[in-house]
Amino acid sequence: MAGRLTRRWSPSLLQVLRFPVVQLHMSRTAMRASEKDFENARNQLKLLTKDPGNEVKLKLYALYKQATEGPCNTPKPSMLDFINKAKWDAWNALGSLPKETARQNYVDLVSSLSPSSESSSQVKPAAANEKQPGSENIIVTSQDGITKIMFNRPSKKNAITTSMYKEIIHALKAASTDNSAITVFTGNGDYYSSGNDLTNFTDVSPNSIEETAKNASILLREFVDAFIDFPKPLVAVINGPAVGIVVTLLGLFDAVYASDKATFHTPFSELGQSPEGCASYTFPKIMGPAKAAEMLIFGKKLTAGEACAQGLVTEVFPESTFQKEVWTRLKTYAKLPTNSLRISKELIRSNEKEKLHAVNAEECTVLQGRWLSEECMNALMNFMSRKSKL
Ligand SMILES: CCCCCCCCCCC/C=C/C(=O)SCCNC(=O)CCNC(=O)[C@H](O)C(C)(C)COP(=O)(O)OP(=O)(O)OC[C@H]1O[C@@H](n2cnc3c(N)ncnc32)[C@H](O)[C@@H]1OP(=O)(O)O
Repeated sequence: MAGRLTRRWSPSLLQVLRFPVVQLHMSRTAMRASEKDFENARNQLKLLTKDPGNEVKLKLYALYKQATEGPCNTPKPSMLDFINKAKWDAWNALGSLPKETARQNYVDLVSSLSPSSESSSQVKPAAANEKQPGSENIIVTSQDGITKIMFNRPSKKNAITTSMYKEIIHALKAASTDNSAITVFTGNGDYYSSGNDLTNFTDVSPNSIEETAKNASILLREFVDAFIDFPKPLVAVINGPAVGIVVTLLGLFDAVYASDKATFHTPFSELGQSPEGCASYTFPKIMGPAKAAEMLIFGKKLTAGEACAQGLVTEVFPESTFQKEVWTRLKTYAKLPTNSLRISKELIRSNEKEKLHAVNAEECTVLQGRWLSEECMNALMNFMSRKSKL
């Protein structure tokens, strides 16, 4: 690939090396619901002609309370006070979900209920004045209590483009309030994902290098935040090799099932970059500092068996039975009581959330500097001009 990239990019190679960041046009606020959106959603709700059912009504109640009052702060009603107990449980299950996320989820949920909207298992269309990102590179489906988010660029080893980052943020927000019990990431084709699409680093205007690095850092932070805050069990079905950011994120997943043909590789130093996805914190906790350093600093590639021995992977399956065994198991898990699943996840993860957000912010700031560094530029040049691959 390196040779091919060099040939294709050679006219702009110098520019790429001087400006190794992509232009981003999305502002951080674009993904956040405003007070006005929230108010509109409340009004839209009153116009609904069809009863959305108790489960959805409870979700709406909980999100509304979380968005307006923050985490549940009232005494638990008695067991016999069924209605108020159900409402309290729904609100309490949102744990420390930030107010603005609750507001966004409320708006998304109401929008999914309006007659003109798509089903909650689809990536929702963008607002009329917002360019809708192409959705074929991420396929979102919902079935058997499982929302599946699939990387779908097999011809490019499922490398993640800028628009895919945005689509995934959107898909996670929708999945957090849909009817599914668990959410699963997987890849189409022979790779899980080859990580950040290296062509994200091209087409940068010379005048906007610092601003684009800043915007990239903001997008990355928002992307990783969406994983930190995701309230339901998050599972990765690793169907093949995984590289870069899709590996680091695994520390934020609740279960990771891998085919025995999967590998795990974080070549950040080779690329003149540094870890993201909170791996600088989660990996040493998961596998100990020495093994984490070998992966994150020296770029050692792990087999699925090694990653399992280090605690990054939950279980490895033979490729021949991988899909059947994993999906059978996940369908069984998805039948467990939804609120209980959420609450248990909340108990396991909530103490860490504040720390994870701080780590994410720090990693993004450091990466922003890396993208502007001579080392990153040189590493990119070396990578693109050498014949060998990772
Ligand atoms: C500043 C940008 C802002 C964006 C928004 C925020 C971004 C945040 C970024 C956070 C930091 C992330 C870090 C990472 O993820 S680091 C990891 C990056 N990934 C790589 O370095 C992998 C590069 N790819 C390879 O080494 C090989 O392709 C690979 C070993 C994966 C497979 O080799 P193989 O021989 O089996 O296949 P090919 O090389 O022929 O690949 C087939 C085609 O796929 C294209 N391809 C594959 N991976 C990538 C990639 N990561 N980016 C772009 N394109 C990729 C490859 O070019 C081939 O395409 P063609 O058939 O058209 O030549």
